[in-house]
Amino acid sequence: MPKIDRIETTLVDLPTIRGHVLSMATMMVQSIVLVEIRFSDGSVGLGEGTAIGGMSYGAESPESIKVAIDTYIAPVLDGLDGDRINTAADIMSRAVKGNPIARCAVETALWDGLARRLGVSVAHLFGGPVRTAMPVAWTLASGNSETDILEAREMLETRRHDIFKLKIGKRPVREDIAHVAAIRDAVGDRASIRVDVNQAWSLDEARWGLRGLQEIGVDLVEQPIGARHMRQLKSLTDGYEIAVMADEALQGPEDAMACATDRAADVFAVKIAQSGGLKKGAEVAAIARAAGIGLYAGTMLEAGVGTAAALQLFSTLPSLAWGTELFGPLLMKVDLLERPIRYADFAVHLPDGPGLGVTLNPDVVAQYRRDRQPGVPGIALPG
Ligand SMILES: O=C(O)C[C@H]1C=CC(=O)O1
Ligand SMILES: [Mn+2]
Repeated sequence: MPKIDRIETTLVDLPTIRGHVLSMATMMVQSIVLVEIRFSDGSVGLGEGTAIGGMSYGAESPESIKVAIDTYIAPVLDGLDGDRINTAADIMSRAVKGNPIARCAVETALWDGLARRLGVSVAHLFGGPVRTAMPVAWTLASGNSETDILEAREMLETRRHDIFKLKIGKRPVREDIAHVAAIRDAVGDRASIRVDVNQAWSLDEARWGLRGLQEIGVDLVEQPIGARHMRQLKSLTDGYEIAVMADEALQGPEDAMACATDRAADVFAVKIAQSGGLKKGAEVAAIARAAGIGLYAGTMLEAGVGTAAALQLFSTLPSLAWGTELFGPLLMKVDLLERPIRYADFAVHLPDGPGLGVTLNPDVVAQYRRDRQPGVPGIALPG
C-alpha cells in the first residue's frame, strides 16, 4: 500500500511570449504551482495549480494555492493510501472549502501517481481515450487589432489554430465590436471567431454586445456578464442566436446543475481546476451532456502539467463539440516539460506514456522557480 509520504509545492514564474491583455489584467508572466507527491514505494505524482492574473480572475492566486496545499491539505493527507483518490478528494473538500485549483493540483498528482504505478495513462483510468487529437483555439489578446490580425494569419498559415478566441470587455462595447469585426473580416471564413468578456459587461451592455457580435458573424460569446447572474445569463441565451458559454459561473457540479436546470447557457467551458479536480470536471461534463449542453475544454492557462491533465480527461469524453483551448504552454516563452506537448494540424495531441504522459525539465524549473528569481509576478491591473 503506497502511502503519501510528502507533498511538495514549488512556485514557478514563466514569462509570456507577449503581454496577454484580458478585461481584468495584463499578464507578462504566468505563475504556476507545481505539486510533487512522493509515495512510500518511491513513486512520484505530478500536479499543477494555476490561476490567471494574480487574484483578478478569481479568488485563488498562485500564492494562496501554495498556502492552501502546504498548510491545510498536505497535513490531512499525510500517510493516506495513495491509491485512494476518492477518499483523498473527500478529505480535501471537507478540510478546505472553496480553493478548487489547489484541490485539483493535488488530485492531479494523485492520478498521475496511481496511473504510473499501474503503468497506464490517466485517460485509461477514466475509461480510455476516444480521441488523441483535439481542435485547439488560440487566444488573440495582444491588445492591438493589427497585431492580432498578423498573429491570426500566422496561426492559419502554419496550421496551428483555426479557432480564435478574442479577449474583450476592457474597452467600450462599440470599440470592442469594431475590433472583433476587423479580425473577422481579415480571416474571413477560414476560422471560427469567438469572444470572452470575462464578466466585464453589465446586462444592458451585453444586450448591445451580443446583437453586434451576432451581426458580424461571431460564433460564441463566453461569460459576458457576472458569474453570479445566472438568470440574466439565461435571458441572453434565450434572446440571441449566438451561442452563450458559461465559464466563471461554473465552479463545480453544483453550479453546473443549476445552470443546466435553467438552461442558462448553450455551452459549458469545463475547466478541471475550476471544477475542483478531474473527477469533478468529469461530473460537470456529464451534467452538460445529460442536459444537451455543448462542451468545450477550458484552460486556466496552465503550463504543460496542468494542460496534460486536462488532455487526459477530455480525450475520454464522447463529445467535445466546441473543441478545446488547451494552448497554455504556447503562451509561455519556455516549456516546463522534457518533451513539449505537440500542437499540429489545428489540434493538440494527447501525450502518451504512463500517468499524465509528461515529465518536468529540471533545468527550467531550477531557473524559473520563484525562490531563485525575486521580483515577479508581472501583472498589470487596468486603470
Ligand atoms: O477562459 C478564460 O477566461 C481564461 C483563459 C482562457 C484562454 C485565455 O486566454 O484565458
Ligand atoms: Mn473564460
